[in-house]
Amino acid sequence: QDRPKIELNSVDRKSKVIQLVDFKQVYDELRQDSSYKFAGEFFELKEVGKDQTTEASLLSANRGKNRYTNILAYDKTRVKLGATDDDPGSDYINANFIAGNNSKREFIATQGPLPGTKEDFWRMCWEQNTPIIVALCQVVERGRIKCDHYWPYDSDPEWVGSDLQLVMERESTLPNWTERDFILTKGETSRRIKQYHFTVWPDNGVPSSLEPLVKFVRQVRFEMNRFLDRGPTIIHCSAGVGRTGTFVGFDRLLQDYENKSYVDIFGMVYEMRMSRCLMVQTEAQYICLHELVYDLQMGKYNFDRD
Ligand SMILES: CCc1ccc(NS(=O)(=O)O)cc1
Repeated sequence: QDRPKIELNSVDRKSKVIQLVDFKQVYDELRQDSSYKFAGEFFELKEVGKDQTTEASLLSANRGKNRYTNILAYDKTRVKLGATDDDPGSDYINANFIAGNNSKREFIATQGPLPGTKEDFWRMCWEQNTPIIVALCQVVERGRIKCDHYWPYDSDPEWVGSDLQLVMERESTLPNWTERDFILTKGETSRRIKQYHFTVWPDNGVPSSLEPLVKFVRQVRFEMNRFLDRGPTIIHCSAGVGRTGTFVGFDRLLQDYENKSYVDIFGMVYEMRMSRCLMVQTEAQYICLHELVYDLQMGKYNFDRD
């Protein structure tokens, strides 16, 4: 009688495992009646993580460092910059560590840098030994500035802080994304950083076709797997939650599809939202994660062609 009583009928509120053999049926059920069940499931995620503190984000010294007043960084998972003694809030950047399939800090999700946080962004790149930056928004979208142009326009070296020099060595524009190679130098040490900039993803939405995004995510994963000895991959969009969370979801699901017999999309988004607010911001993005697995099940993508 002293053993813990197992709640046989307890419902695990944090996951909804779907066996891949059942996925088409489950997906069709969720989509019925104008995706009524998708809406209900997405609503269950609404408050997840929101009881956590964001005190650093709210410090008066840091308020100007947040692009959006309602997108703040949870204290528990925030990335801390090396503080400078005399500046309160000098360790702050609106960025959180996000788990991937391979480590608890595989990614850093952050907002699109502001003019006033561009140097903090590159300091974070250096301090975290980041090899890859994934940019998922354009500098201007529908006439609104969504992200600072935080990288050089040409190959002239730029100072991005008192002791960091940045050079763009290469820029290659493809139909759906641009690749840029940077060299970031501090003193006598230089590091290569590659930026993958996806340029066809509308804010608050999903790309018109998933195939370019699938190819993009696979290309980034291929490159990430070359730098397992380096630090987290930095991902940003404008707020660093909607498109950024969906990208992480794509990366994890493409691996899960190859390595597991099930997926747990609800549980994956739940876990992300415990680390950063609003990760996978819209219902359309949540449905898009399911559409990816459905398309994979239906054999829509022939990766051998890549
Ligand atoms: C209102 C704050 C906000 C702005 C933009 C986004 N979309 S994004 O996270 O995909 O950039 C999400 C939230």
